[in-house]
Amino acid sequence: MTTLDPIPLWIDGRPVDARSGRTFATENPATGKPLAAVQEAGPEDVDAAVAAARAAFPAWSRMTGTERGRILHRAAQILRERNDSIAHLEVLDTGKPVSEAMAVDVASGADCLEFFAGLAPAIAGEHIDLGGGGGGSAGGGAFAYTRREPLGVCAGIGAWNYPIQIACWKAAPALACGNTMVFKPSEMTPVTALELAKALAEAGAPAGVFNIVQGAAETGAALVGHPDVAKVSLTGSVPTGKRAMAAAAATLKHVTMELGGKSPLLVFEDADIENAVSAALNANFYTQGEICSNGTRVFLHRRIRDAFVDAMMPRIGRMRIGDPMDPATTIGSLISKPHMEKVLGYVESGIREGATLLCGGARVTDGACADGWFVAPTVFEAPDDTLAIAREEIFGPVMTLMVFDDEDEAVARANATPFGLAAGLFTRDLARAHRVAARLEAGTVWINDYNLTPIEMPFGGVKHSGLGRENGLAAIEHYTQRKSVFVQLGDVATPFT
Ligand SMILES: NC(=O)C1=CN([C@@H]2O[C@H](COP(=O)(O)OP(=O)(O)OC[C@H]3O[C@@H](n4cnc5c(N)ncnc54)[C@H](O)[C@@H]3O)[C@@H](O)[C@H]2O)C=CC1
Repeated sequence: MTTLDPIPLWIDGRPVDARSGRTFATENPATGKPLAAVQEAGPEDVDAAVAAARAAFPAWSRMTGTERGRILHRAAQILRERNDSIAHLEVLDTGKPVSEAMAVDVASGADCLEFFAGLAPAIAGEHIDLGGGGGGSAGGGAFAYTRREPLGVCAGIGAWNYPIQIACWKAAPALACGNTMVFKPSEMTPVTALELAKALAEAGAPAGVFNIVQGAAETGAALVGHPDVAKVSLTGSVPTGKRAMAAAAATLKHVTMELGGKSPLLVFEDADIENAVSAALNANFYTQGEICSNGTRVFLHRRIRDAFVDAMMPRIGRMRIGDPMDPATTIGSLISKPHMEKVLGYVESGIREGATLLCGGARVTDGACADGWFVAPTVFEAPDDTLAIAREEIFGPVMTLMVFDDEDEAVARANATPFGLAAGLFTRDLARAHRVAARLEAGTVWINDYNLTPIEMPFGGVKHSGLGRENGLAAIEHYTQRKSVFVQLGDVATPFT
């Protein structure tokens, strides 16, 4: 049994114990055993972290973008050098397969730091000519310019599925823009944010620029309600996002909300079936289905339904569910027992409401899975879109197939949801691909692929899946505010002679 050293808070450039005197335990979901004791931040700890971030803000925000970028770049390098050890910690904390964590989680975080490190020196305002001038010294004229200024202390609040990636996706743009941050990881996965804090400190980030408080909803709420926090960026479920946004309104904070989804994947009759199957598998079983943008509603054109299912089932049969630390494992453990029970509850409801179970549908307890929260990759075929498994976010390895007959019907059914995080479509018809992409109500649409989130591309939801965007140039909009400076070169015009 692996246990880790106690997890401290990180405030003002160093690890500290919580003033609250409280700790909580985090578990290794693959074994059901305790992994580490974690210091739990109370209101006084949140105050201390926000105060440290506030004290660090003036000097950090006055640095040039080039100077800030250099530090972020070094932090990215440090994360890459420690890829394997951080990936192992991530596997212990999340239960995801080590092959994924080694290839994606840390690298995506480092990519993000590099992207915003490069962008930092280019964050600039604009010059606006307001005419006039040219008439000698009395002719005057005016112009304006805008300054892109940081917001101040930003709060980052993370979900448990991609802990280090989420920490980086929030810290990198915030810090590049000259803000400072207090980050709260999910209470389910408190381990790896500390690795980002250490990397930033070693890279030269001054004390207080990036701080970590640990804890659950209460700690998150203390951050969201804090009068000295200017912005909240939260990744989590829709109900939590709504609560946090309502609380942030009391002090009129900026918000970015990256919330849940029930995204559609449309496979048209002219699709490349093998690639469509690959995408559907990625869109439902990567990270054992615990991905916000997953394409869990797979709409198949009636003519290719059989070919799709025939191509997919053997590939599901070859998936390896087991010890997440085994490089051959492709399906790891769900995050917790209650979450596994929730996923299995949806499986029961699917059967009860009349869906056909094509595979999976049960907990796995063989061999290395005995003490963890493993669920077999599950595929349902649903007779219509009214079933709970076709409407609600399950956040586990459960795919629901549905059949459609024409494009208008497919688009209407795809859009018939309060969520709008993502969507995908497979077709060889170029005109249809772009027509349908334009009609889908989603923050991201993948054509002939699924779930790729390169840092260069803005990511975020529409409708109840959130607001604001992470990544890409778009993120700069959400971590800066414009100041307009008007400059008069001539006399002041006034009726008050
Ligand atoms: N759109 C996106 O980018 C992503 C969205 N998600 C969504 O996250 C959810 C799964 O993650 P969970 O950690 O279970 O979500 P959650 O909503 O339970 O918690 C998210 C975070 O918010 C904190 N929190 C809870 N109540 C709070 C409050 N009142 N004020 C402030 N903070 C509070 C939690 O401690 C946690 O750190 C899914 O719905 C998933 O779709 C997950 C990953 C990416």
